Amino acid sequence: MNSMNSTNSKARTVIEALPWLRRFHGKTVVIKFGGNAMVDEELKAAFAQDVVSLRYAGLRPVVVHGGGPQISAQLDRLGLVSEFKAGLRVTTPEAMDVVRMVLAGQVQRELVGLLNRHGPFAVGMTGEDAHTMTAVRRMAEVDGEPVDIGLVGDIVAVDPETLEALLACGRIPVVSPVARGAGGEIYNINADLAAAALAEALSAEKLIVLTDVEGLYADWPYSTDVIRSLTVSELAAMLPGLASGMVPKMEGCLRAVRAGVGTAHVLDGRVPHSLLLEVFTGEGVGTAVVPDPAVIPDRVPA
Ligand SMILES: Nc1ncnc2c1ncn2[C@@H]1O[C@H](COP(=O)(O)OP(=O)(O)O)[C@@H](O)[C@H]1O
Ligand SMILES: CC(=O)N[C@@H](CCC(=O)OP(=O)(O)O)C(=O)O
Repeated sequence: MNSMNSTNSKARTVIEALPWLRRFHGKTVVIKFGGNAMVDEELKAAFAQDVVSLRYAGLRPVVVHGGGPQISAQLDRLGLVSEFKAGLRVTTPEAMDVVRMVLAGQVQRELVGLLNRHGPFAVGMTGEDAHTMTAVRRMAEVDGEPVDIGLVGDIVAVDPETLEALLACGRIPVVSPVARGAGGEIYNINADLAAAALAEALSAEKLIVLTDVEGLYADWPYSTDVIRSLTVSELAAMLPGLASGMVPKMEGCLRAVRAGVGTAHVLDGRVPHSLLLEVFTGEGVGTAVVPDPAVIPDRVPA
């Protein structure tokens, strides 16, 4: 490509982003960064660049991070077993100490450090802080039966005041998925569900979930045909047939869009800059969960 063509193509990239920049300016986007997508150093650095780029472009990003693989590795080092039911970790009081230590003390700190290489933006917190997330104990549903999984919580209330204050002064909140019970007890929250609850409470424009697959596969594990877009009703019908980590992820997307979040997206966190592609192009990477037809907003902004 000669240099004139290359200049034109760079200019086109910026111009194509213009309607999206206009549409999303000032809007809140909650981004869940998954444990499995965050084990590669280059991908983590690219993610931090993308989030800070969103902030500079005038959006209000909020990051909720996972850390399942990191928690499992630490439990393993301590000789404790990791067991999951319906995609949720069985959490004993002993495991809860490790969960909190790894999430708030290790994973969150690292992410805050990566983001802050680009400016004084990221502030780490957990859902416990300033009573931001309040939870009650939840059961897992296995074969239609409730199963005890220990100190795992379901978020019943979100106080968005602290997050709003951080956003208002230009910060990027980085939230660990740990919540407080009404009596002060501490719960382990699946990060997808924590992100969905925050997206709802902040009336976010988008919930974006980065993971380690291309999106929602129609017939996993038999095929890897990605569903590009589905409505909340279509998703609700699919939910009982989903397995493992996709269960809380899609439950979160469903809850968020039903509660008024514009759209929810499951993206491949292994593709560098998939976050920027989703927000600033019409390419529709990954799987989009949209409201039922009567209330679908225009895909292309005016
Ligand atoms: N229908 C499906 N489509 C895609 N992935 C699925 C599906 N059902 C189950 N999975 C599994 O869910 C995993 C993603 O969940 P999880 O491992 O919890 O991700 P994360 O660590 O990003 O939260 C995929 O790697 C895949 O193994
Ligand atoms: C209750 C529950 O399962 N909590 C999760 C919290 C971290 C998480 O969700 O991490 P990923 O997004 O990387 O899976 C756990 O203990 O692994």
